[in-house]
Amino acid sequence: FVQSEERYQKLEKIGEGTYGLVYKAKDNQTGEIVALKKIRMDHEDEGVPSTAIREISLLKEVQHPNIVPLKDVVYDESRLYLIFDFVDLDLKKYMESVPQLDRVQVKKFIHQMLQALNYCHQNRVIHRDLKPQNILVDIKQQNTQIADFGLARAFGLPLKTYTHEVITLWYRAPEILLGQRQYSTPVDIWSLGCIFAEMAQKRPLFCGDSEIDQLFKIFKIMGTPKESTWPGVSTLPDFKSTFPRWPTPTNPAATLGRDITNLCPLGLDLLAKMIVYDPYARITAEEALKHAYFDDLNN
Ligand SMILES: NS(=O)(=O)c1cc(-c2nc3ccccc3s2)cs1
Repeated sequence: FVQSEERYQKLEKIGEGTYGLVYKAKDNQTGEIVALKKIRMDHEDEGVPSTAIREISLLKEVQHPNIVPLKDVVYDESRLYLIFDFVDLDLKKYMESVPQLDRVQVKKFIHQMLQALNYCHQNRVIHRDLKPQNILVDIKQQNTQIADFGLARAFGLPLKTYTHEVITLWYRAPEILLGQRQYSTPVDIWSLGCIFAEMAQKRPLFCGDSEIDQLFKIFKIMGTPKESTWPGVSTLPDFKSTFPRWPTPTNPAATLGRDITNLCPLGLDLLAKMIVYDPYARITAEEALKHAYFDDLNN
């Protein structure tokens, strides 16, 4: 294949992703505009592990209208480049650019993202680091697409980006924060629940600035988890019996509703089923798509 340097002409830097810089680039072979993600491997000299290459190559098969197509994986001079379709902006910037997302838009976007999650989870692909920065918005089509599915499994989840930028913990599921290593698809539902609340309210649901602060921000609203609300929680590696004991809300939907006034009762009911401690009790993408909240979606 043509060397990545000649084939893709960088136009501008569009972001600093978890694994490396993201550029807007032009594919000199097709003339298309793409997003070029440079993946920095911590041991540059050792090259990219073949497991990562295989994992990533599998992701080229993942095709769904609400997932950013991975067009190409280019590996040269021990540098890995992921080439995606270009989409005009990410959800973080979109939310910053509008005074308020209207209720129909929030419903459409969440429905689209649940379809993407359902598709990936059925193919046993977990995102692990869902956040507004890796959800892209095509404004004209009013369509969202999730980027970076599966990268966390291939490259791991660092604490800092390669430029030592702090990785946001606001969307991280409690089982990951409590050190569970075999976490699974429910982690993405928790993240999407946090994004759902943020789209409705224009304010992050749990905005911690460290792992313990993130945990305690969740505990203050959802109560400190205990065996009766989350069987097995007390055996998780980072669970401490010395955690302060905040009370468990009797009606989580009402508790969440106190902060999220721009979500209808059905929306709050769905949100409360996504923000559930026990991963086994948390609603799945498949179940969420059947929730009455989506009944009046005309599509
Ligand atoms: N940060 S931003 O200005 O909203 C912006 C982000 C992007 C894109 N980021 C990604 C990430 C991954 C795949 C495609 C794109 S397209 C284009 S503009």
